[in-house]
Amino acid sequence: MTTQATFDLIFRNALLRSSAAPVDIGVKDGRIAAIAPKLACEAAEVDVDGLLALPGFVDTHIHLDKACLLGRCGHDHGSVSEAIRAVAGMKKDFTIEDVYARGARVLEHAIVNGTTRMRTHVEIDPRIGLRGFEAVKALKRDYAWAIDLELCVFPQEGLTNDPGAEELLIQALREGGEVIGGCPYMDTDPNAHLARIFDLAEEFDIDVDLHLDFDLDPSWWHLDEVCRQTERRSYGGRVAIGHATKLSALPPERMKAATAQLARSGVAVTVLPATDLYLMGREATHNAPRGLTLAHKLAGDGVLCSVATNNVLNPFTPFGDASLLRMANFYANVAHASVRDFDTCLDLVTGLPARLMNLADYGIEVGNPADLIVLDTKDNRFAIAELPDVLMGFKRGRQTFARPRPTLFKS
Ligand SMILES: Nc1ccnc(=O)[nH]1
Repeated sequence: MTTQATFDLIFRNALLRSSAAPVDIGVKDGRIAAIAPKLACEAAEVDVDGLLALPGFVDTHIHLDKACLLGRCGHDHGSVSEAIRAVAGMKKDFTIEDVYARGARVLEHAIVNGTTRMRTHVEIDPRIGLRGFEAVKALKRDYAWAIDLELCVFPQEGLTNDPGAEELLIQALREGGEVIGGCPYMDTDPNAHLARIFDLAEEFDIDVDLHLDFDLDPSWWHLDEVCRQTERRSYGGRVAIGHATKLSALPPERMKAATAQLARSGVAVTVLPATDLYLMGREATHNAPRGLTLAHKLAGDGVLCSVATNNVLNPFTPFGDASLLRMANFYANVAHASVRDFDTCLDLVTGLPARLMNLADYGIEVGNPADLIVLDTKDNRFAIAELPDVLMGFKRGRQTFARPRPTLFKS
């Protein structure tokens, strides 16, 4: 008589963020079946050797469709409108194959840098039609072995001012769009833009993730309208705003009020440090303002926040390898995070974005998918500071990559 093995795989001696000592993690049918010291098992084993295991990074905001454009466009962009114009001029020539190849390059970077869940924002408008969307749908299917990709479709060039955009957006929502985005500051009628996006969100019963603003003038903004729509439609917990750079320019009293407003209405904030720092404040001759909203402070005051990638190697951000650990380190540096904030900075690319995306099954917990990455550190407090290599990754218990530890040739 054969007895059924309790586990298919055991991770031996994995250090968790919350654990004082390494533990074993038993996997059965792609899910975590047990977490305990010294699990007995006759199945395959992976020796984690006391290194830090995380459930993978969660990227809430990345543009796969317009990534990797350096070399095709001019290289002297300075503002967000110049970057938008540069890409708008190119995208009529994007083919499905081209978007797929550029997106695949970024996805593969993201996978080997430890991202296991990702929301990509996909431009839908008459210039690109649904070609970008078709390409990312294919990427979602072809890379499902390593990463769960969620598709947020949005009208980058505006909605009420861009004839044909709404019909295409609706078609994308019928054909696999999972979240709806928006860009009110690109519209001649930002409030009508927001109202329409929220109408469609309700109609399709999906979450909203907006590009909110991109300047440092707090004398006008769309934040009040976003919160108002969210509350009116009981959409708290289902709405996120990206960039939100105006928040960085608020004096303390107004910031306090805005923080309370965001927390009360259940609107989450995604900060995109690479793009915000690259495009903001360029017109200044000295003492340049940076336009970076402080996500760790907002998170401490009860606003759901994430830090994400946004753009990679394009006119919005001519840098990037889609590493969220590096992004969190970068954020912590420029946002004046103190050592006591480092834990929150790691939360900003793991558990908090998982909540923002309403992922019910994220985390190294019994019952969840065995999504796990191993970082080359035995210290579960300072991964952000130390920037360890991500040595291996697993998706639903299956290994997705391995990276060798460096060898030193000491003399
Ligand atoms: N509207 C935008 C602002 C910043 N980055 C983008 O990709 N799009």
